[in-house]
Amino acid sequence: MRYAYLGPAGTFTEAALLGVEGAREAERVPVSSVPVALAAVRSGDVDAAMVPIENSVEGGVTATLDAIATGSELRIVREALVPISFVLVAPAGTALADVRAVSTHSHAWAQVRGWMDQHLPGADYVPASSTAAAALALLPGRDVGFDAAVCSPVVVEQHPELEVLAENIGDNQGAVTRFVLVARPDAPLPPRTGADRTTLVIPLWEDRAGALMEILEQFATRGVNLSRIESRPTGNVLGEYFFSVDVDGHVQDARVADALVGLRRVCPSTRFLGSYQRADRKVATVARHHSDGAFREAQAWVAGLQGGGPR
Ligand SMILES: O=C(O)C(=O)C[C@]1(C(=O)O)C=C[C@@H](O)C=C1
Repeated sequence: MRYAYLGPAGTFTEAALLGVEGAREAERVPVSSVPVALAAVRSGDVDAAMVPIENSVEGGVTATLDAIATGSELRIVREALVPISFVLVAPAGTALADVRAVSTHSHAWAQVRGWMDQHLPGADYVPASSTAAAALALLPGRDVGFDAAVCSPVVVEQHPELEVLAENIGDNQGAVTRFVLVARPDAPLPPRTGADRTTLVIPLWEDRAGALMEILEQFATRGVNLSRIESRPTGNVLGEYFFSVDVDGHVQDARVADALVGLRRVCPSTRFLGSYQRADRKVATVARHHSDGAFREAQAWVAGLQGGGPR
């Protein structure tokens, strides 16, 4: 197996990938961005890519939501949760008072803003393609326009030349990022476990009153809970949006399958991005009348009526 991930080594994305069994022994290809990682899957250069999809502070990772919603189809086959803890690093000998500019990934910056305002209020922010890319740019011999970087503590274990100026600088202790492993659409459907998630892309089919309500109704009437819904611009015309949605359940659950049938009628260009086990193993609560058995019994009853059999 060959896996792409947002590199270089030491990113949170790499930590998510290393949690996949077999990934330590597999070939891991660090790339410079989420779209590049997904393009490598589409071209067949790698078998799958690990990408961030949801961040506890910034919400949905728009680079991922947009790149999987458009272009040729992809499938999410697995998710991973990574606890996020940040350190501030700098070349050995740097004092906190010397820091004028700090680099990191934009999502990491969003998660340490409070700490920065308090401890380095005048510091400039220099965007980087990842947290590890920012830190490695500080290694001896490179000349960059910043003095410190925000990254994972793992980077310092791998590069003791860097010094930790401050630990645990995240504004939200307990921050978590959700990552997904994305493969091509012919990847086998992960088995149903009872603690599953399904990810969908639903273009707003018609711009009219009640269109969103009609979409949501498909889930509500089948007892399908939504765990995330975000609207994103399609990028084509101003005002044209799609919804990126996560629901509790697997496409092999009757209630989810029935909701998809309804959704496809209401919105024919709905895109299925995959059903996969939840990393937190949280089992969905399903009322009796939304269970597989209730759907089976009701469908058999209607089939009987259509066949003119006993009522
Ligand atoms: O830069 C990294 O280390 C990443 O893996 C990316 C990323 C993200 O996109 O949210 C992942 C987790 C952290 O929240 C910060 C950055």
